[in-house]
Formats: sequence, structure tokens, C-alpha cells
Amino acid sequence: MSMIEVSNLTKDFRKTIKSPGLVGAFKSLIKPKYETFEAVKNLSFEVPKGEILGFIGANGAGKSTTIKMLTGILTPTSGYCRINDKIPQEDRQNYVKDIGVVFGQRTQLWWDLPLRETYSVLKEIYNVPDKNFYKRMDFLNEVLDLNDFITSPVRTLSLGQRMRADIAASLLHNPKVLFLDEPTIGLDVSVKDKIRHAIEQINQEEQTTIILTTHDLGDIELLCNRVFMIDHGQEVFDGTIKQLKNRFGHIREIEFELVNAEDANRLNFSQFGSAIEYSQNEKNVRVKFDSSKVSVPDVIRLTLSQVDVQDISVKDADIEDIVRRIFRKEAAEHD
Ligand SMILES: Nc1ncnc2c1ncn2[C@@H]1O[C@H](COP(=O)(O)OP(=O)(O)OP(=O)(O)O)[C@@H](O)[C@H]1O
Repeated sequence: MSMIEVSNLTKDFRKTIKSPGLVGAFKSLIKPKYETFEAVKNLSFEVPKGEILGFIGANGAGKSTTIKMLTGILTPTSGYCRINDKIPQEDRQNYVKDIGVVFGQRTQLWWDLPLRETYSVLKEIYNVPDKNFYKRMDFLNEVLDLNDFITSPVRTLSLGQRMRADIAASLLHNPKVLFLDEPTIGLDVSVKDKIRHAIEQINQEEQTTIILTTHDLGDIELLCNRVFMIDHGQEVFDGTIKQLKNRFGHIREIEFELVNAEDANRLNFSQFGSAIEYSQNEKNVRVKFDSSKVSVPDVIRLTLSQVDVQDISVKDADIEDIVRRIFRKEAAEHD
């Protein structure tokens, strides 16, 4: 059985259309006209227990609206979601015990309270028995390294500490499903790593099912085997990162190590037009191109005919490139 089942989930927002002028304003007051905006259209997917699903899409694609329906904050216009066998909107009081929610940009912690006190309050709210609570705190302390700042008021924590504290808060009651919205936003690389590792550990040790919304494709690449991508409220991709790369990833990258750095001036790829671009860093020249338009051997051949090369390595495109291209293409199509 799936932990999360989403079926034809749809959310329309109704917006009032205002006619111009004073007469128009009166008309809209007496007989308002509405326009329907479909923020989420017919989404269907399932998430098995223990999976980390990367939920991605450009700004305004409908991610937050979907998450709000999954967490029970918004009611779908049609379709439904069922999580741990509950319909969030129907059984909210019981349902909140099953889920944890972290919004990267907002905190659910009490600003002036020492972190430890906040956790005690949450313990009462969620009715966590003493024994479970202390065991849980030990586990979260170990994974998220809270000890250094557990007695500090939340307002004094750094962003990375606050994020770790927030993740711990969302997991105190041992929820089956965790919604993480931009958990690494604004953090530096080493803190990101720490948080990603903690998420991975929690998922592995507790089989917590996780829906991860992020613009940081490093999060996706490290944590998610499966990606679900939406655009304009609709599904555009559901599959593994490998499949995403196969389907959209014609971008290839070749790195040439030149014998002499100054030789790079002789490079000229103009015969391939806009399908190719390159950058140089001392002796290393990195050539990126669309392999559906230009072949790898052609790029190598042309380069070798122009400069002396010491070493060559061919790389696949990383997911960041691919998704950026998909978004760029779609943005262009919608313009
Ligand atoms: N309460 C609302 N009333 C009307 N329109 C709304 C409402 N909430 C969201 N929308 C619209 O629905 C669309 C989807 O918004 P949503 O916030 O779900 O996108 P998102 O994918 O989460 O974007 P982001 O990555 O920027 O957070 C947007 O065009 C937004 O303007």
C-alpha cells in the first residue's frame, strides 16, 4: 500500500474580474464576475512508504498549492489525496499526528524561548509520552547535533542551526510523512551537507516518507531517487533522475586539458553555432554542447585540430543543467 495516494487532484482559485470605471465597480459589486484560475490540474501519483520524492517545478508551478492540499490546509476543488489511509481535510486532528512540516523560510519555533523549552511545549501539544520523548530527543540530537545550542533562545540561532532545530521539531512526534519545503535555502555548502545527511539518516533509520520541495538540485541529486516535476499545475515528468537525464539530457560536457593555456585563443567552434559553448580556466577548457546537434567525436576532432591536448574527459550533464533547460524551454514556449 502506498503511504501517499494522490488522485486527479485539482485546485481552482476564483478571482473577481473588475470592470473598469466607477460604473464597472458598482456592477462588480452587485453582480460580480469571476474567472477561474487552475493552479493544480489533475495530478495523480503515489508515494510508497520510505521514499523521498523530489517535488520540483519553476516558480508559480503549483508546488505550494499541492503541498497545502496534502497537508490539509487547502481543500481540493476536485480529486483527492489520501495519506496513511486518511483524507487530510476530513480528519485533520488525527491527521496532523501523522505528518511533520518544515517550511524553510518560516519557523514554527517560539522566537524567545530556549529551544529545549520549545520541544517541551511540542511534547505536550503532541502528547508524546515521557519515555518516547527522551528517546526521540536522543536520536534527533545525535542526527541533527542540537546540543551546542539547545539552551539558546531561538532568535539567537544561525539560519543553519534554526533549520536543524525546525527539522527536529517537526519530527518530535515521529510522523510517518515529512514535508520539507526548501530545507537548505540560504545555507552555505557545509551546512547544506550536514542537513542533507541528517535527512538521509532519518529516512533510512525510520523509513519516514518524505516529500521534498526544492529549487536546489543538489538536494534532489543527493536525496531523491524519484523526481516529480510539475509545470503550470500539471505533471511534466515522473521518474528517476537517470530517466530525467536520458529524456532531456542531450547536453554533454567535455573537458580538455591543453598543453599550453594560451593555445585556447586558437579555439573556434563557430561552425557549430549556438549548440556549443565553452569556458576556460587556465589550461582547462570546458566545452558544453547539445549532443543531439553536435556529435562528441566531431567536437573532439575539431578541438584536436586546433590545439595540443594533454587530457580529455567526457561528462554527463548534471541535473541542474537539464532542469534549467527544461524550464527555459517551457518559459519560452509560454511567452
Ligand atoms: N490563494 C490564491 N488565490 C489565487 N491564486 C493563487 C493563490 N495561491 C496561489 N495562487 C496562484 O497559483 C499559482 C501556483 O502557486 P504556488 O504558490 O502553488 O506555486 P509554487 O510552485 O509553489 O511557486 P514557488 O516556487 O514560487 O513557491 C500561482 O500562479 C499563484 O499566483
